[in-house]
Amino acid sequence: MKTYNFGIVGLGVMGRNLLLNMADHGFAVAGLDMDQEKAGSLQNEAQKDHQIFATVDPESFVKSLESPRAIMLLVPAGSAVDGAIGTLLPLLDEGDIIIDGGNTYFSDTDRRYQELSSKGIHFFGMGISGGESGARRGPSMMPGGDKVAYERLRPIFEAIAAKVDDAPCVEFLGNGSAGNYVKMVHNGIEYGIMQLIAETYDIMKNVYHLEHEVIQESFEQWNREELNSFLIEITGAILKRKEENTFLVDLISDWAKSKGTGKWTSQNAMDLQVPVPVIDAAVNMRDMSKYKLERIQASKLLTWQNTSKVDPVDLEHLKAGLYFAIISTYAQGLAQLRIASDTYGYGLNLETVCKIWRGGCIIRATLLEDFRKAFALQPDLANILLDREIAAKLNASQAGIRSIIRDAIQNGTPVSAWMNALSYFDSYRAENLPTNLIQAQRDFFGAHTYERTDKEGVFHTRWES
Ligand SMILES: NC(=O)C1=CN([C@@H]2O[C@H](COP(=O)(O)OP(=O)(O)OC[C@H]3O[C@@H](n4cnc5c(N)ncnc54)[C@H](OP(=O)(O)O)[C@@H]3O)[C@@H](O)[C@H]2O)C=CC1
Ligand SMILES: O=C(CO)[C@H](O)[C@H](O)COP(=O)(O)O
Repeated sequence: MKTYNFGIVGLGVMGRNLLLNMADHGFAVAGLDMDQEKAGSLQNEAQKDHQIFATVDPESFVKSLESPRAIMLLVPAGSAVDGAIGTLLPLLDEGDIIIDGGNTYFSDTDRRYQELSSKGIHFFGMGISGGESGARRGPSMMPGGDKVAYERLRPIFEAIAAKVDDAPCVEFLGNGSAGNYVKMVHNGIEYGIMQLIAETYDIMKNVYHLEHEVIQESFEQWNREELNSFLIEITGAILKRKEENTFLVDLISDWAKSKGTGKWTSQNAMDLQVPVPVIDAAVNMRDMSKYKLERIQASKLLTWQNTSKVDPVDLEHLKAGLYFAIISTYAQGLAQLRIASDTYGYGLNLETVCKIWRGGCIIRATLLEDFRKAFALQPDLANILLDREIAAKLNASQAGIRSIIRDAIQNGTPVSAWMNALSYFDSYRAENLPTNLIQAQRDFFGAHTYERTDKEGVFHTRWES
């Protein structure tokens, strides 16, 4: 009987494309889905030289795999993962490997690792990014946890990963749930950059009243320059698409869904006490977008008449402002990874993280090579804003962000991600913050005590006496 090198459970967007990618690279791959149509259509899609087997029967799926078996789950995060593990477990042998390739919450991975390792099954989480086309042609993959199991499968993952300068965009990242955690923060950064780009589009359209074609061409042009990145590239392509005589983007409703990874990033950043204000703003704005009916009501009641004239925009300023804001967003996400690594004992190397994010993933960008170099030179860098070269880029581009935000505010256009990108920079570079007053207030109403700048110790004042 023919045996297969690798198994994938869940033949939806990611599973189907990753399986075909593996088959393109000469691996024999078996797929399992609960839906006969998905299994059948995959079998039909196989090219002549592909070695593919797709089924809805868990038993024949498991039996088709060479031992020790390697099975990746690409099912929705949460109960579907537990359901798939529950189906497979009675059919597996000690030494088999299960990989969760989905957007799983990191602590679920820690729990599943404990449960499965006690049964002799290797288990690790590996975030995957790149969407449908990345999975098919070369994703970025973020494995962590069981290094022995990962090493056994490394040749398969390196073969199918995106490549930058011949280096595969997959590398073992660290202990425990490191792989899922890094993917979660990747998605938080993704949320932040998407919101910044959406606000930029709004600024161009509604603050400076630029023609749609000028906006579209600007994104295309910026993608050829220092802003080069996947999200800028697809924005140029999206803005080009017409349906009959109308730009498709103008026909799309303004409320956006989300699956939770951005919110998890913000929630966990709060737990770790790491400020990630652009990511928070992006989550807030997706939430705000859902209040459509209230927003329609409020638009009539809460008004602002802009009486001052906005000067024509300098597109170089706008580009510099967006560049500044995007760097600020990466800085926040990478700072969160640094603290999470210490807190959870992941042992992350941020140079490696930046290296495997340079290709294949949704937040790939030319800038990531700058960040990689910064961490290569200073592995303990607390924040990329403290790197001299990155600081110089920000210092040089901040005039742009300040003037654009001023115009947007004057116009009444909401730009919370842009504002938070700047405010992060201004607060991070502030030697003194007004938090001394907060210390005093806490002590006033709650006798919480305070520390002083002129002497050591903990103090309390009877403020009302
Ligand atoms: N789409 C994307 O761009 C990306 C997605 N991800 C993550 O990858 C994971 C998969 O996402 P995606 O491919 O988009 O999801 P899809 O919904 O497209 O596919 C999931 C598939 O899994 C099947 N399934 C669910 N439970 C089981 C089970 N117990 N046994 C066998 N098959 C099962 C579903 O079948 P049915 O439909 O019949 O229920 C469906 O075919 C998620 O965690 C997602 O967050 C990560 C990166 C990018
Ligand atoms: O992981 C991804 C990209 O990296 C997925 O596309 C994810 O679904 C995006 O998050 P959301 O659905 O919340 O926008």
